[in-house]
Amino acid sequence: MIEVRNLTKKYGDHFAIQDISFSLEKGKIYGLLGPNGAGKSTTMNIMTGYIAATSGEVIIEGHDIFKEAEEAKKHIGYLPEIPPLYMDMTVWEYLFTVADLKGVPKSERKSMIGDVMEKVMLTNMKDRLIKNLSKGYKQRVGIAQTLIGNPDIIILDEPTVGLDPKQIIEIRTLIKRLGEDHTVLISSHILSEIGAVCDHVVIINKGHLVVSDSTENLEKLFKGQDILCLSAQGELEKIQNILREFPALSIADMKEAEEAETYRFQLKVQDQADYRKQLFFRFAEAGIPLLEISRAGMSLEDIFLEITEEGRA
Ligand SMILES: Nc1ncnc2c1ncn2[C@@H]1O[C@H](COP(=O)(O)OP(=O)(O)OP(=O)(O)O)[C@@H](O)[C@H]1O
Repeated sequence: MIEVRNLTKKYGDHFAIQDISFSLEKGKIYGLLGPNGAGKSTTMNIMTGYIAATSGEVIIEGHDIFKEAEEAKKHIGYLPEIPPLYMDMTVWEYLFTVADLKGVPKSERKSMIGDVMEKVMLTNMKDRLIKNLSKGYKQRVGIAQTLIGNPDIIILDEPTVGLDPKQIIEIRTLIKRLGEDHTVLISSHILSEIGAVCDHVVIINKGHLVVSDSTENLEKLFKGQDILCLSAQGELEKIQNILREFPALSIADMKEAEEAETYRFQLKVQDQADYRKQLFFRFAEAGIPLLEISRAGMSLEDIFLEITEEGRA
């Protein structure tokens, strides 16, 4: 349905994105995830024909977004990072203008706008000036304009940014509902957002694609990687030597605690075994008190940090 092939965008000598490929299938909700500056907006702006790529292709329902822009654009509704709203219009006037610009036949405009407002729960705001709406409602108007013309694919760039927690939940619920009738692509730099809403995650970092997989697979893939938190009081070298005796444990992080000679470790457990007892007895034998030892599974948040910080998949 949408194929992104070897997309590259260069600004001067700087690659905003490099050789990105992924595809979107019908009827799923996709999350484009990456830290600030990763290249999410650039990717979306190219996919929707707002800016040209340096090289690569975007094929939407068989149409190249650059070579057959008009045909390709009919299939997509796009909400850029900064919503293109006319603040001095009412909700109704604005959606009417969008319908006009998108070439919706006059006879269909009224009912289409009515349906869209119903879908995003804006009907009771229809005569309100956009500038007088709350941020959450403004965002709904932004989403409403993507739905005019009933495109198959809805692309939303950071749709919950700047909203309060209640508005975030409302917009997420709305996105889920849109996923029933449309293929949806949303971008975010917050993993929990994507985990809560999306079936599939595409992660980019520093302009490169790192992972494209189902949310479920990603969780499974990293499930084996348990984390063990351990605080020990003693000589650092001795503590590290003991930890080295356990080949399945690797040190992911180490911090010196405020208390003298106390070190807090985060250990990655490679084989899913529970090493707490063995560690307890081994440290006791060495006369090094353990002040804390606990297990924690890897959350999607940890996976994201690991992938984006270390560039590993
Ligand atoms: N018009 C431009 N001119 C020069 N560099 C640009 C331009 N637009 C984007 N970039 C650079 O390209 C890279 C990717 O930017 P992009 O806005 O796509 O990232 P992003 O993942 O959307 O980040 P954010 O969440 O902060 O919007 C960044 O290094 C950015 O500075």
